[in-house]
Amino acid sequence: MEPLRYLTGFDNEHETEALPGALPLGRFSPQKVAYGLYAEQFSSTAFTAPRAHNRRTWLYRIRPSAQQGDYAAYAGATLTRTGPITEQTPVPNMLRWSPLPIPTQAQDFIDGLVTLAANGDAGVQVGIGIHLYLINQSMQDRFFYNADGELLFVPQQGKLRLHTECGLLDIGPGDIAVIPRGMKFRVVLLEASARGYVCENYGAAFTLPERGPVGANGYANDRDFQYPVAAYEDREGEFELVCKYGGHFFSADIGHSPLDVVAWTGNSAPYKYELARFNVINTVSFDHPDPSIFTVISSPSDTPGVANCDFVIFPPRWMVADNTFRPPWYHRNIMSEFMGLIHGVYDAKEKGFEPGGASLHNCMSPHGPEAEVFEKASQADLKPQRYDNTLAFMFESRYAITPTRFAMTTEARQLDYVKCWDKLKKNFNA
Ligand SMILES: O=C(O)Cc1cc(O)ccc1O
Ligand SMILES: [Fe+2]
Repeated sequence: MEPLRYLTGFDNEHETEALPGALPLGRFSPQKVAYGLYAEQFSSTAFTAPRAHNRRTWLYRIRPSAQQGDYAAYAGATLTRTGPITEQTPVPNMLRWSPLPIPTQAQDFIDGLVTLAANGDAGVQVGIGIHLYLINQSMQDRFFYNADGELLFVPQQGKLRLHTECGLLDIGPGDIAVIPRGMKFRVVLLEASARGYVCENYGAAFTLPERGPVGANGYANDRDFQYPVAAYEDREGEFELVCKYGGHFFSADIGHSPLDVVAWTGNSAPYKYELARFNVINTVSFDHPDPSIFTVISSPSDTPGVANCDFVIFPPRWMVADNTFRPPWYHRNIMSEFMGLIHGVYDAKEKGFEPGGASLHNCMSPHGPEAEVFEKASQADLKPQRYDNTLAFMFESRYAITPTRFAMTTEARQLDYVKCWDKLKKNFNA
């Protein structure tokens, strides 16, 4: 399969047309659009949001989005939840889950989204939902959009093609992709099945964090974010459009593919990023810096420096710190930390935290390396060491994260997780 072509540059004012001359020049809404297309503005921020934060895209499409049936309640997606989670009390316990298997019963992305936790309230555009997708079917004649937030995909197993209104993105383990709130898409499997994590961001759209004194380069570089070129479907039939709105799923009949955008211009569009391109910056002297140095993208809250959600990775890197306990320190954090593992082994947990698994350390819940890792790291010869075969990530949020009832009751939950710290010895020798 030919690799797809992409436009590059985070948050750029991109423009792309699948037919020559489809994109109006010099204005957005001419009296007649080329090829008999309809112009439609897709606004991802308030009209009056400051220029630096404003996101919108003009779509030139075969039919306007308004041409669809009425919504009725949708009966699938039985394990998807939306913040606030009320079916379960908040849980201060340290929690961990083994990987969930991909079921044998047929399920596509809409029905295969299992919510592990959420915080905030989608209705007031605060917080996140944390899901796993476990899928073995492509979406062919049905389409989805999420009015409750943008969707950050973190694939763990299996390649996917995201066919969106703006075009195609191919992603697999080691990549991430973000689809804006409200954008219609279908998820096509490029392998028999796929599993991954999704962070549903109810808050301000993910953006690149500041670099501060690091300067003009480093971390996630703007140029490495890839956007689709326009690619439209001109298909008619008895199709279904499903949406999640206010935490509920709805379905509407639609007589054509809504992925019928022939040209678009703007800065609100889906994008992908290869995590291997992250320029890792870390200490070359001593001590273990805060993991904020590994932030790829961040959804800010109204308080500067305090994120609605940071997406942080723990990628392959050199470790050179002198006279330092190199793994993460023991800590308690006002921010709540959900972690997943894409592949390999995470330095703080060599056992029990598996690819496809997850952990949750909520606001002020203590955690850190398991006993064996502490022993080893306290004795290690501190020569430069390459951390290979590792790719963990964290969704870190200022709001405490409530697990779903499913997350608390699934067999995949490791009820003995806290025992990983039992064998820490009393070494006090005053
Ligand atoms: O808890 C974790 O494993 C994530 C984490 C990693 C790190 O290097 C420092 C702090 C932190 O919360
Ligand atoms: Fe932590």
